[in-house]
Amino acid sequence: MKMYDLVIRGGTVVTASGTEQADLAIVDDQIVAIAPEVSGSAKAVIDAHLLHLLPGVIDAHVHFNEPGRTAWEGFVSGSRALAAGGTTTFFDMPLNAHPPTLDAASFAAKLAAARASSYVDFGLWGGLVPGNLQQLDELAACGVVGFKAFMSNSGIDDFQAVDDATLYWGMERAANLGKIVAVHAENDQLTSSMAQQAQAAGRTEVRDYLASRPVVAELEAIERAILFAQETGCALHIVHVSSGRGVRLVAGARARGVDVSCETCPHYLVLTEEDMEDLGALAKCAPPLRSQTELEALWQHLFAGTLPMVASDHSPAPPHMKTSADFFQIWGGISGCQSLLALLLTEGYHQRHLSLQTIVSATSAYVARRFQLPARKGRLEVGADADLSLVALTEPYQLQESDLFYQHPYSPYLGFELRGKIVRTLVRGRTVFLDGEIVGMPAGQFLPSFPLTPSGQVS
Ligand SMILES: NC(=O)N[C@H]1NC(=O)NC1=O
Ligand SMILES: [Zn+2]
Ligand SMILES: [Zn+2]
Repeated sequence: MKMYDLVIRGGTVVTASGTEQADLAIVDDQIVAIAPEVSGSAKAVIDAHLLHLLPGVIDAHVHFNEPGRTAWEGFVSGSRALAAGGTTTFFDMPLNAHPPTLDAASFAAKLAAARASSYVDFGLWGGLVPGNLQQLDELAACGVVGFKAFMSNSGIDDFQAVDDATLYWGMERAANLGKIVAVHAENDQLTSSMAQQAQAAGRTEVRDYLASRPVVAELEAIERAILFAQETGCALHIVHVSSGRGVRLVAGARARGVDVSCETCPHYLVLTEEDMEDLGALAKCAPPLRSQTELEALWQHLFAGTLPMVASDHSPAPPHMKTSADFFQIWGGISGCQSLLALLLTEGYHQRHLSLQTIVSATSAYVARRFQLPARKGRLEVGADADLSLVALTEPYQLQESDLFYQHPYSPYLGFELRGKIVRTLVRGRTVFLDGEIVGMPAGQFLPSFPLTPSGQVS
């Protein structure tokens, strides 16, 4: 008779291809059976009859600030928040920690901190900035996901925006290394000049900030990055696209054969510029929140499959940086990684009838493929890692400050009526979150990324 470590009985198993009611059996780290009825004995059983089993979210875009700025957020608080939100793997960005991840030494410091403290598995982005082209090879050898560059001011002095030559040369090198380049795409000239002009005239309200970062700044930077990627043969990922037209540029280039993808974030799907006016600092981000029209366009692209990925861009800061009479001075970044899946279930599945398959693809299956994670990640299948969340899909609740695991428990979504409660999260078969509490000790593993193909091309 088979002996399992854990059998999760009777849940609705959701994969990128469909849903079925099934038992799911786990031995060690792995899923070893998914079937209508799994027989055999189990050391532990979970009754999941009223629950959905979703693949753990892979959040490709968070800023956890450790080492160096752990008071903003660290791997303990950040990964706890992820676990509570149904996320089992994250990729940490190379900036907002100090030192930023720009060479092998800073990579080693970040890796040590994450290994010591993360409750969930993780990959690490390296940075591309003026002056570190010579370090891209050593970062690739460390196993970074890829190289992240800012085309506009990052808001942090130790991570400079790329000039065009650095971006172009960086992409040439990345293409050789089989690495993807991710860009924050906003035209720096436009956004900086508009911000300076507004501030010089004493126009420092939310509306003035919004006006200083128009959609055209995003569109121009996306076009330029795509052109460079096409020319260099580099794989390109545009982070946090905020506009329908931005997604259309990416989808059009992909249709022409350019190896380019993009993500949006929950805040661009559920909040508008009016919300930024109402919520103030909590909702400040860059690119900024947009109109209802853009928000609707993003949803349409999600439905159509032309917007393949959603990531949180969780970018926290301490309270004193979220307070100023001058809105331009306030830290730009939204704390949202804990709410990513719940918002997609609430606003996507329940409100708009977006399929669970699309949600699962955008938050795990596609992410794993695009960033070439090992085949055991991003799938609820036999042989895959048992990374999953158990969700009470219809259970309504109101998001409270006391629910948040962030270092600084603020969120633009407090008071939101959510549906789709994450009841339990497992990472490689171990429960890390259960009924509102974190369980166990940090045991997250690093997922090094080494390209399978020199081009890094993924379908
Ligand atoms: N530095 C940093 O995290 N910036 C992020 N915050 C934000 O709102 N957009 C970003 O790129
Ligand atoms: Zn950004
Ligand atoms: Zn970011």
